[in-house]
Amino acid sequence: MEVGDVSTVVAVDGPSGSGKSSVSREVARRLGLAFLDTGAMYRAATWWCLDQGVPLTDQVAVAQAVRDLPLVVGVDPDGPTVVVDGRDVGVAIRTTEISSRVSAVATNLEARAELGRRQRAVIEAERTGGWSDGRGVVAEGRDITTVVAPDADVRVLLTASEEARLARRARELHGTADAAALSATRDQVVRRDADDSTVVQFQVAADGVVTVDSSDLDLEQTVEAVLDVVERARGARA
Ligand SMILES: Nc1ncnc2c1ncn2[C@@H]1O[C@H](COP(=O)(O)OP(=O)(O)O)[C@@H](O)[C@H]1O
Ligand SMILES: Nc1ccn([C@H]2C[C@H](O)[C@@H](COP(=O)(O)OP(=O)(O)O)O2)c(=O)n1
Repeated sequence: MEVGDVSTVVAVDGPSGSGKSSVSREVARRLGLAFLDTGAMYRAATWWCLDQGVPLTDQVAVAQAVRDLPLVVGVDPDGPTVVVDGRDVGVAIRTTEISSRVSAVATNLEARAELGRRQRAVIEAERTGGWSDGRGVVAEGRDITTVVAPDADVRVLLTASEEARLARRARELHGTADAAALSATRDQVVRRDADDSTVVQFQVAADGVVTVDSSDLDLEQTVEAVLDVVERARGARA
């Protein structure tokens, strides 16, 4: 059998706090697949623009900065890395400042085209070789099932109620989901998704995309639900 015949590309999209990153990473780990966090690439691009003094309001300059972005992403699910111009920015891209400004890059269509090209290149490298030796990749974001890898073997839309997503993010960032923490988190979840939704559709499953609603599932149950979808798709291909 050719390597390509056993390769599996899993695409996962969904809104902020639905569990895309944690669930996709664990699914990749259990299946021995690479893990591609495409949101980290948008965050790295935003960090780079700020580092280079590129005003995020200048769409032409942002697009040029993203084309020049010296970005290397590591796809080992046990330790994914994001390196820009030789600097490990894995922590720096998770700050509230980046979270509150990343939509400026995510809504720039030329920046999307450039990052989409790079994401397709990583997926193709993992489908045929790369870190996973051709076993494949779990790629997660907002437009992976629809634009970046619409031909993925498995396509999942991971959803959760706004209430559940806000509470998860509040706990992650503030250690509690009390009223103050929920209100401090709202911009990062609700406003950002509203802004991002103007250029990419990730609230409703496209044709052929399986919806997994994690509102009433814990992390382990959500991982198992996605693994089930992968197993069913693999069974159908066999
Ligand atoms: N099904 C779930 N049940 C409870 N907590 C979850 C679940 N999925 C994710 N989480 C937690 O919610 C937070 C946000 O998850 P994350 O994977 O970053 O979401 P996303 O990538 O969709 O924004 C993390 O702290 C994660 O551990
Ligand atoms: N494929 C993708 C991935 C992320 N984005 C955008 C949407 C988000 O505002 C940023 C950051 O994505 P990320 O997945 O890290 O966001 P979360 O904090 O997990 O909600 O990038 C996108 O437009 N397309």
